[in-house]
Amino acid sequence: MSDPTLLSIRNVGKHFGGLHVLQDVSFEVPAGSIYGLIGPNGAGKTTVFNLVTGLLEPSNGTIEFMGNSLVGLPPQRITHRGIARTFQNIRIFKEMSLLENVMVGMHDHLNYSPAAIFFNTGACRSAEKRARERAFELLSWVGLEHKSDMLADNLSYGDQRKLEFARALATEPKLLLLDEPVAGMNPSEKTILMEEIRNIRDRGYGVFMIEHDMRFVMGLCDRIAVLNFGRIIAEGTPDEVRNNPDVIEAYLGKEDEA
Ligand SMILES: Nc1ncnc2c1ncn2[C@@H]1O[C@H](COP(=O)(O)OP(=O)(O)OP(=O)(O)O)[C@@H](O)[C@H]1O
Repeated sequence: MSDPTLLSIRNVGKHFGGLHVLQDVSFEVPAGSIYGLIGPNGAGKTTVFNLVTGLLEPSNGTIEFMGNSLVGLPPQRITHRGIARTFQNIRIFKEMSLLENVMVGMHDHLNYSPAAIFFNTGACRSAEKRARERAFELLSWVGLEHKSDMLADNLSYGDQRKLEFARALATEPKLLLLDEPVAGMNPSEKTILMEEIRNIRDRGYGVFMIEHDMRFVMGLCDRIAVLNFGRIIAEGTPDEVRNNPDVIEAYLGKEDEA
């Protein structure tokens, strides 16, 4: 039996004035899978992420998460529904420890009152303890638990990206959106991250990523959609996409020449 759909994008269009950035885009991200969105620069990938996370609204079409429409919801409500994202440009608090960075990602989910915080009640202390333990666990999922007390500013670029994943996971999402997760990583960091993302999927999360590194995408994703000039030109398993003549011409052909 195939997995149920987590995210469903149907006939989505987006235009900015007369510029049609996306046209008739449809695809589905199944639960428990790693899904890739690829395409040449300017194809519209980031716009898709911005539509899913509520930074933009589609001009037409539907976007549903677990059967409910996301269109018109502000980003914070979409996070609460269970979608978290990382950004192409890393956004972490460099003057905070790794543990604190992850705990900041949780704060919406810690529901103790300002009075409880002020009086430092037992309930507040045990919530804080649980949060620390969870933050430590999430850091261990990306291999950073041994650096939990280090300042984020002292991390390598690759580790800063991983810290962003842990912080995104701190919102307890069902779907994790990764924007170019291996940008700036060296080959061995990429290999390790591939395994860590597989483990995250195997823990029951859906993963939806934009990535330019073909070897990484083809080796990791269960399915891939290919955007070109705002339209989906192919969708399928890595093998199906790799052998699709339109993809070879529009994207991989250029990559090979390069
Ligand atoms: N707010 C906006 N107003 C006008 N045009 C926009 C806006 N946002 C994006 N675009 C245009 O939409 C097109 C798609 O951009 P987008 O960033 O989604 O592509 P991308 O596939 O993510 O590219 P890259 O791989 O380079 O990050 C581009 O031509 C871009 O200039």
